[in-house]
This record gives sequence, C-alpha cells and structure tokens, in this order.
Amino acid sequence: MVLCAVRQHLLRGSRGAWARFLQRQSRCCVYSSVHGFQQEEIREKLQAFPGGSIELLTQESGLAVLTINYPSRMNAFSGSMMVDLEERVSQLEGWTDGKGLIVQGASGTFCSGSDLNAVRALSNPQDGMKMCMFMQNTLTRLLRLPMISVALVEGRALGGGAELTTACDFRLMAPGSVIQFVHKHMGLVPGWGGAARLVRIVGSQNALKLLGGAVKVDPELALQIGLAEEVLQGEGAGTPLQRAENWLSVYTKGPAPVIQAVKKVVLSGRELPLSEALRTEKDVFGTVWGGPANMQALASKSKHR
Ligand SMILES: CCC(=O)SCCNC(=O)CCNC(=O)[C@H](O)C(C)(C)COP(=O)(O)OP(=O)(O)OC[C@H]1O[C@@H](n2cnc3c(N)ncnc32)[C@H](O)[C@@H]1OP(=O)(O)O
Repeated sequence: MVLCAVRQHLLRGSRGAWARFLQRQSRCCVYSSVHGFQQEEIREKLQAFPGGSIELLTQESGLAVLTINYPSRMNAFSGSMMVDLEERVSQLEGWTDGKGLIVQGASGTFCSGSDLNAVRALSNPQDGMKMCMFMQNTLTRLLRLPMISVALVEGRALGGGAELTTACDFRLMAPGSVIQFVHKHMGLVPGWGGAARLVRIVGSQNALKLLGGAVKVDPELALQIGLAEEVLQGEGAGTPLQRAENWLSVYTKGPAPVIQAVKKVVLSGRELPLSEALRTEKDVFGTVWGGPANMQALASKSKHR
C-alpha cells in the first residue's frame, strides 16, 4: 500500500525520481545484517590480504572495461581485490551514461580464482562463509548493473574466475581459452553464486557435468552448451579486447536510457516471478515512453524496413 503510494507519487513526479527508485531496487544485496553479514567486518579481514588491483576504465562511448590485474598470480583474487571489485561495482552503479561493460583479465589470461594464500589463511568455515557472502553480494550487483556485460575470456578462467564469468550477461572466448570449475579438485563447490548462475545459463544437466567432472570447457564445447556466445576469431581483426568491443557495440548502440531499460526488463524477466516481472516491465516502460529517444523516433517517422 505504502509502496503503491510512493510509486504513484514518483510517477506523477519527475522521471528522474522513478529512475533513481528503480536503481536503488537493483542495488539490493543478497545478504545484509539480517543474515548476520557485517560488510565492514569482512572488508577489514579481506584488506589484510593485499596484492593486485581491479582497474576500471570508462569511455565516453558508454563502454567500460574492468580489468582483473594480478599477473604474477595469474590474476587470482587477493582479499584487497575483492574489496576493490566491490568499489568498482559501486562506481558503475552510479555511472548514468553506462551502456556496456567488458570484464577481462590482464596479460592474456582471465582469472585463476581466489588467491590460494588468502584461502589458506581464511580456511575456517566462518571466515569462508563471510567471504562467500561478500563475493555473492558483489557479483549479484555486477550482474544486475543496468548495462550489458561481457566476460572476455582469454587464457584460463578457473574456480572463482569461472564463477565471475557467469556474473556477466555474455561470455566471449578467445581461441585456446578455457573455463573450468575446478572446485571439486579443491574439495569445494562454487560459493560465489557460480553454481546457481551456471544452472540458469546451461541448464542443470550441463551444470552437473561441468561441476561434477571439473570439465575443461574449451570454446567449442562452450558454444555447444550455450556457455559462450562467440569465439573471437581472426588474427587481423584487432586485439581480443577490440573484437569484444565491436561485438558488444551492436547491442549498446543507441541512447543510454534505452539500453539501460533493455537490460532492466530482461533482468527482471530473468530474476522475478512472472507477475512481478510484468509489473517491473511496465514501470521501466514508463521511464522511456515519451522520453527524448521515443519523441525523436516519432518525429522522424522512422521505418524499420
Ligand atoms: C573460489 C574457489 C577458488 O577459486 S579456489 C582457487 C582455484 N584456482 C586454482 O586452484 C588455481 C591454481 N593454479 C594453477 O592451477 C596454475 O597456477 C595455473 C593457473 C593453471 C597456471 O599454471 P602455469 O601457467 O604453469 O603458471 P604457474 O603455476 O607457475 O603460476 C604462476 C604463478 O601464479 C601463482 N598462482 C596461480 N594461481 C594462483 C592462485 N589461485 N592463487 C595464488 N597464486 C596463484 C602460482 O603459484 C605461481 O606463483 P609463483 O611463480 O610460484 O610464485
């Protein structure tokens, strides 16, 4: 009832207020203090395991590139990189011009999972669960960003690195690259939300095979089961990053509010029960209906031949 009143008020009020309301909704995390999760406490623990960085480059075109950068450890995630990632995701949430995001690893390889040195030091179940909640919150927010995201996989995406690829809308693989959920070999299962997302991407049968067999997924198999969208072929066609940018630009062409609306309606269809998804779709529709792009298209009497 109260929410309805707020919604009506916002609808009657500015379009910006409603957009901000929707944005806040998409920032909701999986875990909060209600679940015994104390963000600051775990941040402090993670910061005690430094090394590497997460770099964010935003471009005027509305595309951003997020780079996992710890080449001397094959881009494994140190504790401070987990905190960095959370901060970069916050920055992206506030980027009103954002339309597309490419997540890549530095120096020709994607990510070798969590830093095993940090894993050894945090090996008690309580700390492990806290790290897991922190990463689930961050990766859920990454997947829910109102922009179309791509994991550009070169080299290896192992363990948590494989999980990270599933927190993007699409996976593009370079020839010779591998995605491998190695968790079973480590006596583990995914904990960063990778299993839940994998089931939604490739179905439960394929997910069982990939996790149960710790299968090395090459580009051919990834295409076959729907884990990857494309293999970035062609030596002369620029760097893998340029090829990924070209691939993504097809889907991010157009005004930011429209591209963001596209992502929001697909996201709600993916995550919400049908009635709720339909209501969200209506709300998002209301943010673009009569908006500048819509008015311009009407004025130019655009044809779609
Ligand atoms: C969430 C659950 C998880 O993510 S559990 C972590 C899962 N990942 C792993 O177990 C990866 C273990 N590493 C490997 O299998 C190999 O190092 C891979 C990545 C295949 C690379 O092999 P190779 O090309 O021969 O290089 P290398 O072994 O000499 O590695 C270079 C340096 O990088 C390091 N490294 C690699 N991965 C990690 C990691 N996850 N954590 C910490 N350090 C890692 C290696 O130890 C090696 O370091 P150094 O040169 O010996 O000092």
